[in-house]
Amino acid sequence: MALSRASDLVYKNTRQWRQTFKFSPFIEPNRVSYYPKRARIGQLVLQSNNKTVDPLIYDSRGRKHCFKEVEAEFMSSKCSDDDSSTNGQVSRKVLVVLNPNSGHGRSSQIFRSKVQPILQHAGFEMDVIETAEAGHALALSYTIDLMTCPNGIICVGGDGIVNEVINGLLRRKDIDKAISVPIGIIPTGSDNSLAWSVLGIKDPVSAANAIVEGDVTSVDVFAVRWVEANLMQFGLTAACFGFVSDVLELSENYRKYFGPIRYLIAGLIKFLSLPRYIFEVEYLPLTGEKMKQNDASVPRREEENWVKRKGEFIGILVCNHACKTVQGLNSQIVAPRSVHNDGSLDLLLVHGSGWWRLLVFYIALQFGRHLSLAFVEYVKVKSVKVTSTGTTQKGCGIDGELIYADGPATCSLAPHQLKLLGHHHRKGK
Ligand SMILES: Nc1ncnc2c1ncn2[C@@H]1O[C@H](COP(=O)(O)OP(=O)(O)OP(=O)(O)O)[C@@H](O)[C@H]1O
Repeated sequence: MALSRASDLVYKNTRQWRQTFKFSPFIEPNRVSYYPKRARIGQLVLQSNNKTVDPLIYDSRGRKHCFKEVEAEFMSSKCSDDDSSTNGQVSRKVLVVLNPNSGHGRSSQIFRSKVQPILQHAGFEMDVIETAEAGHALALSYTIDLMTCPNGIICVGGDGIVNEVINGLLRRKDIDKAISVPIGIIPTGSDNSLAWSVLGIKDPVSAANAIVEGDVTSVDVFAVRWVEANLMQFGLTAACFGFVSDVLELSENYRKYFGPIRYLIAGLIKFLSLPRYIFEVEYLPLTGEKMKQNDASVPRREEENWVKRKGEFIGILVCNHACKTVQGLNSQIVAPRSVHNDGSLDLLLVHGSGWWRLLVFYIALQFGRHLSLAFVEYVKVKSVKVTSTGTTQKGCGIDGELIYADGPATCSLAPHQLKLLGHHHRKGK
């Protein structure tokens, strides 16, 4: 059988059950009565409401499809799982990593009052660790015995704490085991772009419910490498250079007093004293088929079609998903064609300099019109190499965290995907 169980859930005190399997329709397509052409790896969800069985397939883009045949093997698997539950409840062991400093500094209070009761009621066994400083979450996920949290690591905070956790996991020697541990996100940070863009979730209670449901969504991971500095950093959201990374740097000065609106204040100050950013950018466009996951260490061969751009750029953004921001208008989607698991990155180059151009870009972005601007270049890529040739800044923002390193930075997909706890949010839903 070409199916493996991804998660399961038995609701307490009811006869309802729900099971999720990963499936690969290309392995045994004849078993599936109808499957979508574009499905690669998806999930089959069987759920029962006491009497009816309502099997559904979610393809890799999160769309729902009917599945007419219910395999007997699913049913027997379901029965054996029921046996392993206690009082109709399956216990799940997770590690909770909480950044007490994130957002307005109330993540601890929000977690304990609103989220913990939901998880406890659903039978989660939790070790809750509050981070003491930056870097603590990375050290934890790098060193933790994964047997103590087989059902997930739940990050409470912003995109930064998730970034630390994945950087710890992806640096482990037992990487295969590490990437099988799903990541949950309770969004209490200043901006939780990952949870909002990929899962369609922006509040902690919805996030807790999504975690309880037990679905998982695979996401690509990108890596930024600075060969000269012998440094590499993983990310799930975006890498940025130019104006945005300068705003990130400045905004840290205002974290204590202004919380989430620090980005707006720093953006305004930077806007009024806008420097000129000069870069050399080379990118390898995505041609034809989706890039294979293990093609991540893209060899830089001359015969490949690298495209070169040199000059002034207000900003350079390399996006792994649509990059919506919780703080902007709903229509603000930085990389509207980006898909979180399509094996490619979306590059946005904002050419030129000057406050007027920045203002036009910012307003157009709010209304989702930025891609039609003549000075904006948007392209799907396999890899991007960015070299700062000016003196204005050297920082690179990755998932909202600033990294300083000398020399060219190369951004490409990592060989592994990670799993997020929660179901992919479909467009228009
Ligand atoms: N206890 C702590 N004290 C100070 N900084 C911390 C602590 N724990 C984590 N950090 C650091 O705080 C930074 C921001 O964390 P996080 O992303 O969770 O919150 P946020 O900045 O409010 O949200 P966002 O990144 O989405 O804007 C990260 O760089 C992280 O390393």
